[in-house]
Amino acid sequence: MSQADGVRAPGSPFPDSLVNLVRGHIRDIPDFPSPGILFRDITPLLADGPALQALVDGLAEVYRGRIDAVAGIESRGFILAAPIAATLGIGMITIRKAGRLPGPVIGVDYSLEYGQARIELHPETVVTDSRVLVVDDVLATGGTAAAAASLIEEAGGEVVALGMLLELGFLQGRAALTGRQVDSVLVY
Ligand SMILES: O=P(O)(O)OC[C@H]1O[C@H](OP(=O)(O)OP(=O)(O)O)[C@H](O)[C@@H]1O
Ligand SMILES: Nc1ncnc2[nH]cnc12
Repeated sequence: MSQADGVRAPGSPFPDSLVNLVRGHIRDIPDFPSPGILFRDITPLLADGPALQALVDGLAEVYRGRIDAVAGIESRGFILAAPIAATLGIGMITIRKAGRLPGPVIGVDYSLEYGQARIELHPETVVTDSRVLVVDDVLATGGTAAAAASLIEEAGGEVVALGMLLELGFLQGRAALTGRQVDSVLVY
């Protein structure tokens, strides 16, 4: 195994079985969505039913009893956040890209590995002082996760951890998340 395959993230709370499961189902796509980007594709993991079930169950168990809600970031974060929340019998907070949520929202602008973005949420979906896990598929520069965490806090929630499937360590996303609990399954 090499770093190119992804390695267990230091301090990861996830079992080896989950680390190996994820590692075995990621597809690397060079030059997507633009030249020079090595895209880590999670669709093979999602398309494998037993793997998907083990993934959702494994992620949920790590946080059982420690969180009151799961926040998912559009769009790949939704794929994980909703089933984790449902498995734990708690709610999912929907964090969407700009202009997609109706009615009053709070939002924040940030930078991506390959562009600019803005995310928004309905502040009333965050219960005051509730313990929230923010979930996404990839931690790259950390801009998205930092923006999501700040939105949850602005709405009155407490961010317990940021749960990430993959971390692109060379982009140093953790630097944007200093002082926060970052749990990644695999780091590249
Ligand atoms: O750490 P960062 O540099 O902020 O990048 C990570 C974000 O980039 C990807 O989302 P993307 O905006 O590509 O949207 P998608 O989920 O709709 O594909 C990924 O799903 C994360 O949300
Ligand atoms: N290199 C990458 N692969 C997959 N998703 C990403 N999101 C941001 N950078 C990414």
